[in-house]
Amino acid sequence: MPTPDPAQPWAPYDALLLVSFGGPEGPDDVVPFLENVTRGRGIPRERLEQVGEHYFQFGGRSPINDQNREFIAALRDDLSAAGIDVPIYWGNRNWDPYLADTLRQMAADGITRAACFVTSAYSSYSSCRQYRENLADAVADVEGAPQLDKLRHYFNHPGFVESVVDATLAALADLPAAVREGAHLAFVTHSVPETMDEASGPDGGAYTAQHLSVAEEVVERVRQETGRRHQHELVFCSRSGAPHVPWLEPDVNDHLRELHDLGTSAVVMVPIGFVSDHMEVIYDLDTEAMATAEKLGLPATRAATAGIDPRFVAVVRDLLLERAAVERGAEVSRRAVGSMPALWDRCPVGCCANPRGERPALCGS
Ligand SMILES: CC1=C(CCC(=O)O)c2cc3nc(cc4[nH]c(cc5[nH]c(cc1n2)c(C)c5CCC(=O)O)c(CCC(=O)O)c4C)C(CCC(=O)O)=C3C
Ligand SMILES: [Fe+2]
Repeated sequence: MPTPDPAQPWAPYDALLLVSFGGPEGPDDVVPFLENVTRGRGIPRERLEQVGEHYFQFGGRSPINDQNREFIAALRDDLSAAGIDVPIYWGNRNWDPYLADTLRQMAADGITRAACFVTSAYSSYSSCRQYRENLADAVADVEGAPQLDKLRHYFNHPGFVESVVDATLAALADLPAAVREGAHLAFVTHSVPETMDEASGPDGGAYTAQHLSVAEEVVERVRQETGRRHQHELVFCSRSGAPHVPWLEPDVNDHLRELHDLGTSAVVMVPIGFVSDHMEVIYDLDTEAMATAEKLGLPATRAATAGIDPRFVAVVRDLLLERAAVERGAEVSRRAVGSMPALWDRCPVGCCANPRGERPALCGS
């Protein structure tokens, strides 16, 4: 493996590492995968059986690993079209290819320093620090592991927001004209315990605040395009954990029932909490929430996730070159849209505290 050429715009990096959640690839994988996900979480057995059922409804295979393979292929095309010659590696939290195995391969290939792109856009323990802990565990396990830098949060990067705006416009266009004007936008994300939101970011409440800033920006851009400012709300899916523990609400299904009772003409669900159409989207939204809307007689469509939208794929290139310049001590202008500035490169001390106590985490200040 050639040593990184300091003159290259991506120096000091000699690789990119895509970090993701992982998912089962067949029926035999489902239970071991769920055991990985919930290790030490005290998730009730019946919840695991329920979630396992969701996977078996789709043949025991989550789409998430295939979506990451597609994303890597699109990213490879994007980087080579830009003349950026860095290998792309992929490691998961909960399934093969596991992070430690991938780091072992990177070390064997002589990789010295990699930029990490996590397929999770927002700040919270589950969506950020837990990945940083996974990276720390993997580095601790691997002799000669490369130095890893996590690329900044990209929920307010124009490449992500613009793909969400166009997906929302397309989903609105899919509604019958008669109900489109009054359609309500339901911005959906993964519910987390209220305490996890309160502990998110350096000052708390970052998880909901970041989602709200994306939702507001999308609503405004849709208004600029259509002349309509649609009613909207941030709602949640995939709540888990013990029933007595308060998690962020309203659940998307409860919200659909409320919209129906208010006489809302239609709803567009915009899954801003996820970057690809994985199980939380194809089951919780496309199956469960759509069935609720159907039962209510409420016209509903679902906006696509960013997936391999070229503008979203280009976010990785933009953040790689931005961070490389920062690490070389160069001045950078960081692209961000909406009410929040571009976020930090290194997570501040205490950010997104682990509810189960402090553990080693990489890529912090
Ligand atoms: C914030 C967040 C994201 C978004 C950010 C990110 O992308 O990381 C996310 C993504 C995902 N969550 C996923 C699956 C699961 N999440 C679970 C459980 C949990 N998720 C949580 C939070 C999040 N989860 C939390 C607080 C729990 C409770 C247990 C705990 O405290 O950790 C469980 C256990 C069963 C259950 O209780 O639901 C499963 C199976 C999959 C894979 C889907 C596929 O296979 O296609 C993906 C992408
Ligand atoms: Fe989850």
